[in-house]
Amino acid sequence: MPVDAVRVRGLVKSYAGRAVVDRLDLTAPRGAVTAVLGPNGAGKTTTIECCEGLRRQDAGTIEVLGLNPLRDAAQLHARVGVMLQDGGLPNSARAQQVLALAAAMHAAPADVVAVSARLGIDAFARTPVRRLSGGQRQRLALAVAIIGRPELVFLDEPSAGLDPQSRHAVWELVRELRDGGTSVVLTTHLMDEAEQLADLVHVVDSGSVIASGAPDELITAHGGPDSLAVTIDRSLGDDELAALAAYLSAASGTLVELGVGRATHDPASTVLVHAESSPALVAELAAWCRAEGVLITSLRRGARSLEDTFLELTGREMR
Ligand SMILES: Nc1ncnc2c1ncn2[C@@H]1O[C@H](COP(=O)(O)OP(=O)(O)OP(=O)(O)O)[C@@H](O)[C@H]1O
Repeated sequence: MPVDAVRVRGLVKSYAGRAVVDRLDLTAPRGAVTAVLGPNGAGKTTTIECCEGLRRQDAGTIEVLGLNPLRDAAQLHARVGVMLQDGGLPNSARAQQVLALAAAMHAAPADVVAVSARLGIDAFARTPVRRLSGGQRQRLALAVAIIGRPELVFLDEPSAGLDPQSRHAVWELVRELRDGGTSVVLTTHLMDEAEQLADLVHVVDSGSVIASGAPDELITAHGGPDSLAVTIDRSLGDDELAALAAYLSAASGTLVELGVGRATHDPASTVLVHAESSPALVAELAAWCRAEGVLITSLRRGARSLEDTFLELTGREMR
């Protein structure tokens, strides 16, 4: 059995003489969640659709569960679940019918009632697909993708347009799929989704992979100096920040610089401590906060978020 669920080498796909995927290499390990990130038009959907056997590449090789997505399409159909970006669902059928039909196409489907309840499809079971809201359509498309209990599932922007409740339900489901041994490949523009879910991230830009790694590895590799991001229950004034920097410098015997974080909604209450993380540094930080009556609400090594890293890698220009 191949180690990787998906293995892409030297993939090229051109439209009107322009390579939108350009010698792309990508691997998705078995039993893991692999996220493909990239700006609009980077070539993510094209790549995923080549892996799904929906588009024919101009060059390069693709192995999906060790098989060729075009030549072995019939074999892969039973083993691979696909959630397309536009849903790809029949418009006039009712939601419940769509899911029942998808289940009937598999030899050993998951329990339709359980999946419906899980993704809240019961609430709109009798509504025709064309009348569903964007989020309802997304949830139905996800249900269709997983109803056959696939070994591998491709999810193209699975939580685009979902409300927070649905998004968290989807995340929980993806984790469960992975924990049950299913390989998941997803594309997303939500950096917190990739950070929360992915074991491996590939960043695609202009048709090729420009960085790969676990989210933490990417942040560390492209995230600047070692630092701690400390979220506290109130903002610190300039004098307090200066006092804290002096305290930590004296306690650690090196110059400790502080910054104010950008990673949260309330930047003023995130302090970045630029220094080598150590148990002693954390203890001194906690001691200062205790003396000043400041509550630490979260502490994270590596001040930067995946979004910062993504912008650093792909630039800030809109595509
Ligand atoms: N059938 C097609 N004919 C011509 N150009 C195409 C076709 N399909 C895709 N493209 C172009 O290929 C490029 C890559 O598109 P793709 O959908 O793969 O990007 P993406 O990374 O998934 O983007 P997004 O994040 O916006 O979904 C885009 O410039 C798009 O316009």
